[in-house]
Amino acid sequence: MTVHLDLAQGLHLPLVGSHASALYHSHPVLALLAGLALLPLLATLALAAFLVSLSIYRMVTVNVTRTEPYAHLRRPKHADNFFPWYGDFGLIRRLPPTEPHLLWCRTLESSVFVYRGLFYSPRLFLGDPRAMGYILSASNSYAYPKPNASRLVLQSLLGKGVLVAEGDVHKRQRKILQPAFGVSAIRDLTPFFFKYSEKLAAKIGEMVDRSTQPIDEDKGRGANGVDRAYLHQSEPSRTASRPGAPVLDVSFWLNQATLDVIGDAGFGHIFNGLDAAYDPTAPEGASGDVINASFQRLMKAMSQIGFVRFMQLYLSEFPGLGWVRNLPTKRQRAIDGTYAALETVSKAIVEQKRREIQGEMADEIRQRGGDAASAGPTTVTKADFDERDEAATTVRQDGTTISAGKDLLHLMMRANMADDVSPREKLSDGELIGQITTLLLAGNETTSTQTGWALHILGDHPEVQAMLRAEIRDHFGARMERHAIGYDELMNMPYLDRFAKEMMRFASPVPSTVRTATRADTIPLSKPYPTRDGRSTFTSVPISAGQDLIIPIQAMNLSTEIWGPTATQFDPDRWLDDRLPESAKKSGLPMHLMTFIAGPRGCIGNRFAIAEFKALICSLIGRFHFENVEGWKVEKKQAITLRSRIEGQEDIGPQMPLRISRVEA
Ligand code: HEM
Repeated sequence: MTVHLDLAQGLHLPLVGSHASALYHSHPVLALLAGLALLPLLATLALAAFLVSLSIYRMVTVNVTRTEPYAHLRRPKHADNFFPWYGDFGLIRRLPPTEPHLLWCRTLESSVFVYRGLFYSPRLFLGDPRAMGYILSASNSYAYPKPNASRLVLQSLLGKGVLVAEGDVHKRQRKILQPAFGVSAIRDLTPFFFKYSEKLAAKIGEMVDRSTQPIDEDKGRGANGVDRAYLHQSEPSRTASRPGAPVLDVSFWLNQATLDVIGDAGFGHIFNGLDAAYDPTAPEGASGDVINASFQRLMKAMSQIGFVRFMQLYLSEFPGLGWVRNLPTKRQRAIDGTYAALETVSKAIVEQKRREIQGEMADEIRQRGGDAASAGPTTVTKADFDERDEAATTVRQDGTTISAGKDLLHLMMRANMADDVSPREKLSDGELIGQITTLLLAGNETTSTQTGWALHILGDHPEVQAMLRAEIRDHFGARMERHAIGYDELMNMPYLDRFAKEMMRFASPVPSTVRTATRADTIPLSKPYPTRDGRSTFTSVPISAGQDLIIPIQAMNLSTEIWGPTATQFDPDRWLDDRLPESAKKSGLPMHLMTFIAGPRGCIGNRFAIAEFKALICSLIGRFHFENVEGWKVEKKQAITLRSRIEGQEDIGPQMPLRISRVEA
């Protein structure tokens, strides 16, 4: 071995050197090209050396000199067992999302600590309500934006919508969007939620019934009594199915339903996702819409962050390396092409809405006897639009009658086009298109994932399912004769409300998010936390500009400090007034939860999400029993949201297969 090394050092290098010099003298151009070809290799080696040195430097400042600003914070023991450049990612990758943080909270006996990210970078965990209230508050949230890299990646996929805007641009966009998400707008949207939750129930009902029907003799009945698979039903699910109780991937069907809702209620676009034929051998249904197909491709690209992409994102965070993020890789070219297709259709939707609203404005002016030639009023203000809504109703393309122009985009564009909005406040077409793609992402995957987890939890808790069903049937009729109820009634079903809140607490579809400090600051804490050596405590945490912070949504929702010793158990009755812990009441968080975070960057669609979730639960639980398949373990898997998969069926990918049967009338 030594000889080999000596050879390498003593012989090979000089040899290479002498060859190189000979090459330079005889063929200078060739030598230059060879040098250029070596550049990427040298650059990679230099970068690797830099990152390893950085990790070692960080290790020394935490453990030896203790000069790192977080050296006094508690930190998990595991950190030292991993290579410094891998930080605590080993445990984070092995355990389900949020589990490592909860484990560290328990073992460190503190909700404020620091663990290690890639290349030993400090990852601050502040599971403290006051710290979160401070960072997310109206006065501070713009000083703690999303990290640049994640913002720019989201922007390349979703355009310039409110989710990626920051500072004044965000304030301006949010102001235009806000009225579309107010209580009265969501009240008007409730019929849309029921339209699709009922359509979903009808679809599931057809599949359940078909599994009991006499089968096609030519095809023969399978051993389990079910002849053919359903769309998106895996082979293990088909095998586990029984007549009258098929095992169906509810996540697929819920996704179709929430996509239909956001298309229709969001921007008046009919996706027909639920019209997909459930028979996989049938010709493709109407769901192959351009927006839908492009959006699904973007989703896939977003959830597939491989090593190369990960390194691209990581490196692009360093000063001067932002361009690395946009290298024209095959993946990036595919994303750009898909986004362009989505943009073209979205542009057409915006144009169509603009014409509709211009028509409304011209109508309004005519009705008031004003036009360019007369001296009457020629402007339409936001208040004029509101007045028009009081009376007007519209019959839509699909036959439903609703208040005029109530989809979210219509409301946003009215707020944007009203004559009393200053041109500086208005959204550009690019920004309006960005809202369409943003709503598609934020309004679809989140609620469908939340509902999928809810049905799974109900499978584990048949007693909760029975109580919920009793309350639902009380409101919808013993045989579910009513197909919809109004917003106020939906919001005033006490057990459904407790169940919804407990679900949002217990399994949030967005388990965490990240912010970056843009200035040096001191973050206050609600109580003293123990230092690393246990000899003293601290009541605030210093932060330097550029430092990333985890917003630990799920970990705080399950914190024993806030929710007491039963925090990690599912119990809707914890929301009964006399049982709600004081620590939760005092947290100052909206609904006492982190689920939608808080402040100016909190989820704008929270009312929409809750009403849609409740409508889905009513239509489904009112009619069907949901059970988990015996022996199958559902695992949490972090994708864009917290998805599920079955242990041992990883190759099938994300799914939530549940056994579904009709409730006896
Ligand atoms: C259970 C369902 C939902 C959950 C748990 C949820 C959660 C969240 C969270 C945690 C954020 C903040 C993300 C961050 O800043 O890092 C957010 C932002 C947002 N959500 Fe939701 N969301 C849900 C449903 C919806 C729905 C149905 C819509 C629209 C119809 C929506 C629209 C938005 C938008 C536009 C933002 C960006 C707000 C801004 O930055 O100003 N969300 N959501």
